[in-house]
Amino acid sequence: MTNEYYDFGPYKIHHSSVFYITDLSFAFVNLRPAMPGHVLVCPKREAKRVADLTADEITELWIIAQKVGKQLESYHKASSLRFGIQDGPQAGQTVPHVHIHIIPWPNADYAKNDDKYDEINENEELKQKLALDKERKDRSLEEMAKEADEYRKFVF
Ligand SMILES: Nc1ncnc2c1ncn2[C@@H]1O[C@H](COP(=O)(O)OP(=O)(O)OP(=O)(O)OC[C@H]2O[C@@H](n3cnc4c(N)ncnc43)[C@H](O)[C@@H]2O)[C@@H](O)[C@H]1O
Repeated sequence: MTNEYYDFGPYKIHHSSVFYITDLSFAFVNLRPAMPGHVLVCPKREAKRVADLTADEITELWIIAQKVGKQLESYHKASSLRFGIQDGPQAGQTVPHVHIHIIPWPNADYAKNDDKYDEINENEELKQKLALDKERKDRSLEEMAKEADEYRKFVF
C-alpha cells in the first residue's frame, strides 16, 4: 500500500476509488458492480482467506461493512442488503484477498423470496432497473472516482 494505491490481491486500487479507510481496512467502489452500490470492504493486509485474518481484522471488517451497508442502503433507497464473502476459488473467489461484497437490494417484495433471481429474470421492468442483463464491463477510473466522491460525503 502507498498513499496513492491500495493493494487488492494483484490489483492496485487507486485512492480515488476508496471512500472509507480505517487502521486495518478500506472500502472501495467496484470495477464491475453487479448492481448500483455494489462495493467491497477489504483488510489492508493481503490475507487470502477468512481463516488468515486476525481477530482485530475480522472485527473491524464487519464493523465497517455494517456501517457502510447501512448508509448505502439509505443512499440507494434500498430496502435490504446482501453481504457476501466468496472464501476460496471453489466458492467463486476470483481475487485472492479477503473482501466482503455489500450489495444494496432494492425491492422489499423480493426480500423474503428464495427464488428471487428467477423472479427477477421473469420481470422485465425489474431486470432493467437492476441492469442484470447488462454486460458487466470495466468502468473508467473517472466513473469510479465520481461514485466514491459521493459516498465520502456521507460515509464516516
Ligand atoms: N481492480 C479492481 N477494482 C475494483 N474492483 C475490482 C477490481 N478487480 C476486481 N474487482 C471486483 O472484485 C470483486 C471480486 O469478487 P470475488 O473474488 O468474490 O469474485 P467475483 O465472482 O468476481 O464476484 P462478483 O461476481 O462481483 O460478486 C459475487 C457476489 O455478488 C453476488 N452477485 C453477483 N451477481 C449478482 C447479481 N446480478 N445480483 C445480485 N447479487 C449478485 C453474488 O451472490 C456474490 O455474493 C468483483 O466484484 C470484481 O468486480
